[in-house]
Amino acid sequence: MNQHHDALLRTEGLTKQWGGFVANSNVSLSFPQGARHALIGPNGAGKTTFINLLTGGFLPSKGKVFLDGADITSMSQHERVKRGMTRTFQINTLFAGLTVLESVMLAICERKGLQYVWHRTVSRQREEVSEAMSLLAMLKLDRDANVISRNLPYGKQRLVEIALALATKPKVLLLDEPAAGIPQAESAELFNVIARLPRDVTILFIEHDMGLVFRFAERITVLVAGAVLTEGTPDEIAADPRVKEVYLGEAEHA
Ligand SMILES: Nc1ncnc2c1ncn2[C@@H]1O[C@H](COP(=O)(O)OP(=O)(O)OP(=O)(O)O)[C@@H](O)[C@H]1O
Repeated sequence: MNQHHDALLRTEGLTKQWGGFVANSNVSLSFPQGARHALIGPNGAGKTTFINLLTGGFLPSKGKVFLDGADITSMSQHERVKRGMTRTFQINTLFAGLTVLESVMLAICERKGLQYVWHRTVSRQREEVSEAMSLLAMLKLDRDANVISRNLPYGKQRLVEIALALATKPKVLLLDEPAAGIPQAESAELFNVIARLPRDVTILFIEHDMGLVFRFAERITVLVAGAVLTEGTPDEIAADPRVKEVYLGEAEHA
């Protein structure tokens, strides 16, 4: 049987065009449960467009998206989150001024359809506080629980964003350049934490730092001009002359 039937997340001929410009062209990919999958490609290749088609940020011009067997192509972003597909949120816009724990509590209460009552947190919402604290421990943020998120170093702010995404209990976590804009030392630590996330969370990520991609990804898809150039293990991708050519071409332009 076809491996596609085992996929947790799968796209079929996904295409997005604006006028005559094709940003994603017939992209058919599948991601099994537990995948650690990187999407790479030169600037403008269509990586972020693809993530937006998965989350419902954009509707495709053609093609379909399946999550856990269900056709989610035209579902709302909110419905997709409820069904288990989440991307990271930006804390600086969403939860400015809140502590790490308060932010995660809000996200957990939102998932459970509960109202978050600030001054009664500990007595009334023991279960949620305990869920929040174990999430923070998993991300090594437990010591920062009472710090205002925006006062944390950038690497840790990214971890808070991941904590907020994980609070929705996703099956699939989408990370769009998690290490962008943070110092190298912090990005290595960020990926060390991501690498220890449990396998019941499937991870698809976009990352420009090839060192991080090759250290962390177990499969890599290369997009060029909106289409899939190739997909394989890190060794296969590293040895593929077409991939080298794409990146060398880009370097020459720059
Ligand atoms: N809303 C839009 N309307 C028109 N064109 C768009 C829109 N969004 C993206 N594009 C175009 O689609 C192309 C692909 O963009 P996308 O952001 O998906 O690429 P990317 O691979 O994520 O690039 P980068 O690595 O630079 O982030 C770009 O040329 C971009 O200008």
